[in-house]
Amino acid sequence: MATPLLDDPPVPALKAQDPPQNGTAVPVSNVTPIPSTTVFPAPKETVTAVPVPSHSAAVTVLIVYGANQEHIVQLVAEVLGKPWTTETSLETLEGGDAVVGILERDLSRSLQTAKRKRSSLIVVNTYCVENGSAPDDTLTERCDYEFLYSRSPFLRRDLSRFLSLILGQTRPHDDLRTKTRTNFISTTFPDVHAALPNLDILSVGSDAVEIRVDLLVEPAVGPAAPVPSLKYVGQQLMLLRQHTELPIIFTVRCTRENGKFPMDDPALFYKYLRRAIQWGVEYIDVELWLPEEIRRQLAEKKGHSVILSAFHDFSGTWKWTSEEAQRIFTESAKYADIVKMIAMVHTIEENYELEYFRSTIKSRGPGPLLSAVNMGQMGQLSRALNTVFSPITHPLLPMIAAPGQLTAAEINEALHIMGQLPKRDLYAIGSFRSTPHSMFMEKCLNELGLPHHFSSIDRGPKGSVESVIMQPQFGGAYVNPPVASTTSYIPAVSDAARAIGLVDTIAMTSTPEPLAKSRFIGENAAWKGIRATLTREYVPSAYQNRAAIILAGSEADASAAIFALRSLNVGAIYTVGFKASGPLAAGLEPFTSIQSVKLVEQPFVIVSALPPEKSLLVQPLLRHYGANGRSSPPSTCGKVYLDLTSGPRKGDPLGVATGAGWTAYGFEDVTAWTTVETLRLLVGQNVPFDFVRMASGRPLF
Ligand SMILES: O=C1C[C@@](O)(C(=O)O)C[C@@H](O)[C@@H]1O
Repeated sequence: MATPLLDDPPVPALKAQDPPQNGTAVPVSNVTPIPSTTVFPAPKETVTAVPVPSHSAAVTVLIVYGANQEHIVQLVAEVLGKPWTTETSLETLEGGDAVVGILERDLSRSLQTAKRKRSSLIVVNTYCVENGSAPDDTLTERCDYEFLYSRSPFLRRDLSRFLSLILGQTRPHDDLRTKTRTNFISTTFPDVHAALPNLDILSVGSDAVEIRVDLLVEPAVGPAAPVPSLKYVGQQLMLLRQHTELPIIFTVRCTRENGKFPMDDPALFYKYLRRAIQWGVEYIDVELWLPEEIRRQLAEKKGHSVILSAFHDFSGTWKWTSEEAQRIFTESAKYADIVKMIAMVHTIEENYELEYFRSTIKSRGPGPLLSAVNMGQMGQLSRALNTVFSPITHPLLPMIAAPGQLTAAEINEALHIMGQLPKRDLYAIGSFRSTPHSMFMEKCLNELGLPHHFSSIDRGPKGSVESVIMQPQFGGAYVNPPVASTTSYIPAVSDAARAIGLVDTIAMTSTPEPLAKSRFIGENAAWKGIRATLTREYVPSAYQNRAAIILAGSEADASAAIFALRSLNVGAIYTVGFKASGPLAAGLEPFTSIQSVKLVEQPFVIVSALPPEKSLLVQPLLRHYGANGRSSPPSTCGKVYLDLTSGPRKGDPLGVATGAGWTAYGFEDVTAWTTVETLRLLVGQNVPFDFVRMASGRPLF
């Protein structure tokens, strides 16, 4: 980290009840200073680890902002659901679970005299890049993180994603590391603008997007610079992040490994990669040839970013069976969460050798994941067999990032031919024949090169679904409307589906028979769609201990929302229109009369799952609890309205909510997120939200 802003206070200014940092933050005194080495001119910094607060830790987020940019402090506070204030000096800084803004120039002045440091303080430099300028390097280096922004419709969403990551509240890698197969698309654009029109389709089948920083070409008036400036890279990254919800992999590839970054100055790599951590990038690619001091420092300061170590061998003489291969893995594993090893090969046998190498690494037991593929046409087999972060390309990219790269569809086709991905019959089971939604599903299967067959069937008379499920080719289904989780023909259900009481997806289990209790498991995708919608513009902890109101015609209509809200640790949940008795009923408080409305504190979130003909009943509540000022202190009234009513409705609850200052989301958003989850469950592939939303237009499907 940067020069410490403040030393530990002699008398803590934080509240006495502040919880410790859950063991994750490294106290400054525990960090060994990095010795200078002759190989690598160590970056001129005092070494401290980036504070890694736990989900619920009370942290003060210090927002450094530029002149006339105070609104960003308020926005951060809203997204975090915390109170905010501004200070003109660090000396007077009170601790506590709050957002504090400080003008850039006040901070600089204050730094000359400030002497204290708190580990529960996170310092975020914010900078509006609209006029093409860049933040002051020295200031950035003194902060823990930096948020670059422009006033676009994506600002709030981008901010929420950034804050969720740096505070460790969303950990995309936790999901991805357990997925059976993961891919990332290696974009090769000199300018991210060129990628934007096709980004949705480009990233179908990808779990992450790689930005090849070394391939970016900064527009230059004079002779082209050898590397794109940090200013340009920051703007490009911001642009990419605004246009994809997928995690980003930040790669600076050197000339020896098929990239463009010169290798004479390792400190330059450090500077870019360190900055990527400060920008809250999810994955950082750190090349193994870099001096150990650099790799170690990056690992120490990675915060919640994940480190992919990268090693490429282009010699054509690489041997996966050599001791060198084992040594490279061991060395890479020292500072990495994922070890990437890639070699140019000329024979098919070298793919078998790689598979053997993979098995030896697996047999070592716990350790970083291995992502290993061969380059060149002969190495393509290994690209299909690798399951961890396989680099993929797409016909719409200007060039492939490495020889022999395949598309997601080509990998799936290859797996199918090799018998690794048998054709399955997938179904939409419901009270309909063919819907635009199932046509969309078919389109996704095509785009992904999957061999499966998709059809829509009516739920029909009793017993008809069972007969479909029992067929040997049956490979999964989504069920709309959902069925009870106790349905006899679904012998195993997930914990979420059991608690919610409903199954909307029947997915194949990954455990092979006869070990698995059943070939299939009943899942609930809807609650994940609801949670993803709720956390798009607010970090998860913004919901913690806040009141919620749910309106619905029945408990079944409300249960996925209750489960999603509970996963966000909301406080009291008040119910209107139904009485709950299922597994989620405990702690729900029914609204019985108009008196209840008076008693309830300001709710942070209202969800309506009312039937269409009753949909307007939520409007008086939306008006009553409408935003009464978004300023702070003392109030932190960011409020979310989620409308789960589908079909032709009475009134305009979304319009009323927006007019009354709520952040409002409709059924279409939730359905799109739910579709993303359904596809993950059914075919194990990622189809990004933006693609689903784009393909569906409005109304959805
Ligand atoms: O490391 C890798 C893998 C890669 O080199 C490949 O072989 O596909 C492509 C690069 O963009 C990426 O950073």
